[in-house]
Amino acid sequence: MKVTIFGTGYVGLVTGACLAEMGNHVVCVDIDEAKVERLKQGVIPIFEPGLDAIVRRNHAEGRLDFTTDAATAIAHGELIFIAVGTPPDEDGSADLSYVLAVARSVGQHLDRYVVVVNKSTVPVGTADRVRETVAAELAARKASVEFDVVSNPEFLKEGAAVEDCLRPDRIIVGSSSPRAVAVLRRLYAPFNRNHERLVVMDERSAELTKYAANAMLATKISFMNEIANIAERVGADVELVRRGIGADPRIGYHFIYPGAGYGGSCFPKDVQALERTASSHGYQAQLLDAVEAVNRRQKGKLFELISRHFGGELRGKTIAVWGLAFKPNTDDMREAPSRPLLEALWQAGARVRAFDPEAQAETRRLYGERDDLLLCEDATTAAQGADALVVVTEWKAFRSPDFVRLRDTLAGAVIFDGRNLYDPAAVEEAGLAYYGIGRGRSLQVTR
Ligand SMILES: NC(=O)c1ccc[n+]([C@@H]2O[C@H](COP(=O)([O-])OP(=O)(O)OC[C@H]3O[C@@H](n4cnc5c(N)ncnc54)[C@H](O)[C@@H]3O)[C@@H](O)[C@H]2O)c1
Ligand SMILES: O=c1ccn([C@@H]2O[C@H](COP(=O)(O)OP(=O)(O)O[C@H]3O[C@H](CO)[C@@H](O)[C@H](O)[C@H]3O)[C@@H](O)[C@H]2O)c(=O)[nH]1
Repeated sequence: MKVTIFGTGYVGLVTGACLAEMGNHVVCVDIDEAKVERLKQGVIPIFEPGLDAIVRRNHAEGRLDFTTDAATAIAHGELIFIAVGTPPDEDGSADLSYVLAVARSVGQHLDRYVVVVNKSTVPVGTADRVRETVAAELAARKASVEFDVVSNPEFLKEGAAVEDCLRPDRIIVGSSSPRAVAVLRRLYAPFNRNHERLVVMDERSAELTKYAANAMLATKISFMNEIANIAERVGADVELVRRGIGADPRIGYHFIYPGAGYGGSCFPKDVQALERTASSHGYQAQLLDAVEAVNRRQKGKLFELISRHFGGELRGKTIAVWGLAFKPNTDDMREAPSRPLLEALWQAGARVRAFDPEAQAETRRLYGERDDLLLCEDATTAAQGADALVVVTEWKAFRSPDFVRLRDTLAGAVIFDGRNLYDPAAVEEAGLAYYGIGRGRSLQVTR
């Protein structure tokens, strides 16, 4: 089929490449000229496992093209996807200006039936606003063209985006138009061969499904961080508790890892946007408020542990930081827990030696050159001569260090394990003090 996609970010580019991989002819359009130029030359703007190969192959084989020309792109597709950003507004609600700009563009150029498919994460009622915006532009040029607007939220995770896109758990299709649903069914048939993955519903329910999924996952994480903070105080180990509750299939093992707080471009903004939607309808979403508050506090947790260990005096100390990206397998640092940590360390007068396998260029872009930040070529170099080591992101390469060697590499003998990767006994056997998240011992050591 012929597909047009507005936006070449995580969602647009991955969706475009995966749809091209299935034999569709895809044109991706973006307003960022430099990005489009680089994509045409096969330079992928983000680190996402497996993406390079499918973008390059499909581009070379003529099934995936890039442009900044909205009119040409709209002339191409039977389906027009909207996959542009919906960043938080000042008050936390979703900023729809990019989505509505695309809707206006569609209305200005449309000349035949198309299905406009919204993949961006948008508040309930946005499909109606997109429909009205396209219709208003058509009316302004006295054009009579039929079209449908479908809500088709995206659930991919960064770091596993291609895999998630090629093998979705479910495909939510929010539409009251049988004609549009039939078009989506045809497009998604190759992803839907062995199991029925399409869940068809009305537009509003589809829009809310996306927020509900993210809010549920964020709730699980904040819940576990809350339990971790209780475990720490009562001398229990949250890692044992996690395994103990995860074994119950009604709870499950997924998304119950305590840590340094959830980050990324989605959970923080989507929990907030859902709260705003609720309050604008006269409902105070108390649970969501708490999920956010617990997360905000958790993002200060590592600094709190470090500061307490050093008796509140960090001036002149050097802290090694392993992991800067908000999660492994990405170079994305949006809302990453590493950021409030770095900033608090600097504020307290500490210097940072950091290593991340992919996010160092992004760190440099965000913070520039500064005396109190040294980006190192590998994990061992980052640890060299530091007063403490903090693990913030659970990259595989950080999972099994040689603790004895690490003790000799570090100047100070202490590890702050923000992802509970290590066995505290193994760390302590090597002569290093260990602090984790909710591992009882954290408090015992500091007493
Ligand atoms: N990142 C994720 O993991 C993820 C997953 C699921 C859903 N989402 C949602 O999908 C949407 C897109 O997220 P993203 O992370 O891909 O965003 P992104 O910021 O990575 O990319 C958005 C792209 O849209 C482009 N753009 C803006 N206005 C445009 C216009 N008028 N025409 C063409 N291009 C335009 C920007 O230049 C940018 O390249 C958001 O609503 C987000 O919440 C994101
Ligand atoms: O048990 C867990 C699981 C995750 N996290 C943290 O939660 C954040 C988000 O992680 P993850 O969900 O894996 O990454 P995202 O790429 O942000 O994906 C989420 O946000 C996307 C955008 O809406 C959705 O499409 C995905 O389904 C949803 O998982 C990261 O900081 C993780 O470190 C934890 O602290 N504990």
